[in-house]
Amino acid sequence: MLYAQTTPADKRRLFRERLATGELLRFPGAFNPLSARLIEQKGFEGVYISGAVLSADLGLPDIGLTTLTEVAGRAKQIARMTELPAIVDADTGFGEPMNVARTVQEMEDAGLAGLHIEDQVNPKRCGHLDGKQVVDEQTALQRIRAAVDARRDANFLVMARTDIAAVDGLDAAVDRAKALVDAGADAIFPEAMRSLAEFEAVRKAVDVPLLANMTEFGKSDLFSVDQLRDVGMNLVIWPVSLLRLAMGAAVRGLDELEASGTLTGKLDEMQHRADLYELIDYEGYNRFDTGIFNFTVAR
Ligand SMILES: C[C@](O)(C(=O)O)[C@H](CC(=O)O)C(=O)O
Ligand SMILES: [Mg+2]
Repeated sequence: MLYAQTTPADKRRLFRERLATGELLRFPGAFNPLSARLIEQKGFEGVYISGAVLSADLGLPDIGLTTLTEVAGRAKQIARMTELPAIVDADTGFGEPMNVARTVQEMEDAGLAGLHIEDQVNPKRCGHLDGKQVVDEQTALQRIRAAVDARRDANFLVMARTDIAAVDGLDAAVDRAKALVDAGADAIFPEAMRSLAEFEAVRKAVDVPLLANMTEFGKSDLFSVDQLRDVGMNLVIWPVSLLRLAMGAAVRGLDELEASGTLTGKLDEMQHRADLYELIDYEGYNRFDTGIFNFTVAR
């Protein structure tokens, strides 16, 4: 009933313990609090909260228009619905290093297990689009130092994302990854890697956990969990995939409704009312008040 039983501090501790094993942890992106529950129910290890999804959800492009308050608020709503650790995309940190520091504390308070801060120039853009710009190394490191110094829970994961590969090449990405680790980053997100060999090159350069971004229609081929495990990745995200799947289904459903005037033919593709109620633990509320779940749902 209501929110997760695991406290944010415990989620962070358990997440750190799991990461320390070196295994590959799978974090599909939740597009709302309910889908975070689904990710947990299906047996994944964590939940990713995507900036691209949060902005798209508001009907906005992913160019740094969302505010810290909006992102932290939505991330909190998502994180509290699952026992799993949730990592949030904090874009460029919402400002200067002092703002990055505040972002970290807000995300801790919102119950997140960690965040990533990227080295793009603001206004940022999707890491898989052309025309990105990155900040100089000094600025990138300042952001990470500010983030690390600001956290109050040592288990809160500060991940540094670097977008430099698409701008200055793989060697620059390897150099920057090393510098970001020296500045205190707990993990590295090398963005827009084009091949497994590129992931491997970053793997050889640093010892901290590495994240692979399997976003569709981008610059990376869509590698499988097994392939990413083989090259030593520790986290994998499918940041926008559930939103893309849901929106794809919505498009097809609306087309059918518009054409035929009924959705009878789409019932098999819908989440059944009974499954929805199970996911939100409708019955659990009955333990509080026996009048709440006193009906049956026909399958
Ligand atoms: C991971 C990412 O930062 C996100 O916001 O989810 C995006 C995903 C996308 O736009 O496909 C990214 O920049 O890769
Ligand atoms: Mg993003």
